Amino acid sequence: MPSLTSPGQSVGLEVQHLHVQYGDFVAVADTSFQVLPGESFGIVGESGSGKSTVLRAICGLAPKTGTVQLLGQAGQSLPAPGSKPFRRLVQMVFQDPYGSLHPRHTVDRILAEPLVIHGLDDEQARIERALDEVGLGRGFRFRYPHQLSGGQRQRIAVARALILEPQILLLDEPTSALDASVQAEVLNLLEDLRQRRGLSFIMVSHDLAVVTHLCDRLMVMQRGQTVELLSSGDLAAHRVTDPYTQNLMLASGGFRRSAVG
Ligand SMILES: Nc1ncnc2c1ncn2[C@@H]1O[C@H](COP(=O)(O)OP(=O)(O)OP(=O)(O)O)[C@@H](O)[C@H]1O
Repeated sequence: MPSLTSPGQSVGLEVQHLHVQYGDFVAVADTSFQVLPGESFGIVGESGSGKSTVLRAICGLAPKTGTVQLLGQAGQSLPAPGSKPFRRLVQMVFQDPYGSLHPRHTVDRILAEPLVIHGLDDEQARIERALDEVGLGRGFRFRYPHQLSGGQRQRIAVARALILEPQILLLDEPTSALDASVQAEVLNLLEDLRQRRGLSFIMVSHDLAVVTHLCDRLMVMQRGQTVELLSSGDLAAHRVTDPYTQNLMLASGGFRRSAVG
């Protein structure tokens, strides 16, 4: 199967003047940011601030105006947003692994489905490789979601995204439904995969410790607006200027980077 991009060629993303509106309600207002190839970018903010809507708009699941564009190396040809190759290159992992996996489908069928949609061959080898990559192994192939723990289910959700060989993962609160110890395991797996595959991440979380652990930079959102763009180093050193971000830090229990380390 041909790869969409050459190995080692990470892909980033640029969002410009993104605006999402439902009736009179503005969920995301004039939001712009760049995620460099191979970078891990976080979006934080209180509940309802528009974080998930940004991810949904990027992958075409929310009505938007503004532009979304992939960023690559000079001369690299990249698919247009909304096209089928774009939908393969940019994969989303949702918060609730139980809700996002079909309860009556085996892991094998869950992982085969995206391969069929995108017309990829070599199904068995790809499924086994994806299971190995998320640390589960082939023994999990014919199990059902209810036979898995929360952490194992989230690993299947990650495998389902990875099986299409994406370059960008959109992670919507990927560990918030998990116990603290399992949360750390899944975050470490994600970070390991990012480094090995040269992936770019956009991760939404209300947990500043989690975002700072995994992300290089982050955007703080409030009521659909961007409050500030920061590096994780700024956040860890409490170099934040906006009172809203300072309050988020307090709400995160004083914010301990070690909480997920
Ligand atoms: N399809 C929709 N129709 C109407 N309003 C919507 C729709 N989707 C989202 N919203 C509203 O947009 C706002 C932002 O929602 P969003 O899910 O992006 O917030 P969030 O920051 O991700 O919150 P949470 O952390 O609780 O998931 C919310 O007020 C939500 O009710």
